[in-house]
Amino acid sequence: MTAPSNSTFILGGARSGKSRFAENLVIATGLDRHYIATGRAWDEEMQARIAQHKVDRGPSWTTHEEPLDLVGALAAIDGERRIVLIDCLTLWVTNLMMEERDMAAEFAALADFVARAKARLVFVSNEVGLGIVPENRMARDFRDHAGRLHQMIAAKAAEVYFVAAGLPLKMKG
Ligand SMILES: Nc1nc2c(ncn2[C@@H]2O[C@H](COP(=O)(O)OP(=O)(O)OP(=O)(O)O)[C@@H](O)[C@H]2O)c(=O)[nH]1
Repeated sequence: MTAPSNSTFILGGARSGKSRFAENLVIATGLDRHYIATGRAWDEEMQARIAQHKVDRGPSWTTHEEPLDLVGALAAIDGERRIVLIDCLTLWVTNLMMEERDMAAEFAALADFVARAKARLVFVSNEVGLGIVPENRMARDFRDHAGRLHQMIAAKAAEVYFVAAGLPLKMKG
């Protein structure tokens, strides 16, 4: 296993409070803050939700929207005194699957970037592996991809948290 980078990984369920926890952690560092959103607004409710997220974050954040080329987006803003919140990995996995990308190659490129990033990175993701085995093949593949990526990012991270019911549990670091 490679040495931990200066990245943080925050995992949790839907509406667990993981994004708020991640944002507060970023703000507390006092570093120049960037937000990479991997989510796409696929309906009006999601558009309104995203607009509200932007208002809640406020003007002190620089927002980047990148559903596929996460490593490219990270490389474009990498630098000392910066912190980047990536929200979230499972949406990135979904987008890659929809485009039939080579998942192993995409994950390896991200792991490679994490190991050499100058900026501090804070990854947020949904833990989707705690339920029963899904009946459909695509959902099973999604669960497997997400689980593999999570293990990879957790192995590289200096700190890992699991958030449930608004409460963070530190698992590493
Ligand atoms: N495109 C885009 N998406 C955003 C932006 N801000 C937030 N999002 C997306 O909104 C998602 C989080 O929204 P929610 O569904 O409200 O939160 P949640 O992750 O279920 O809930 P928590 O666990 O409480 O954080 C993130 O995964 C982002 O991808 C933005 O500025 N642009």
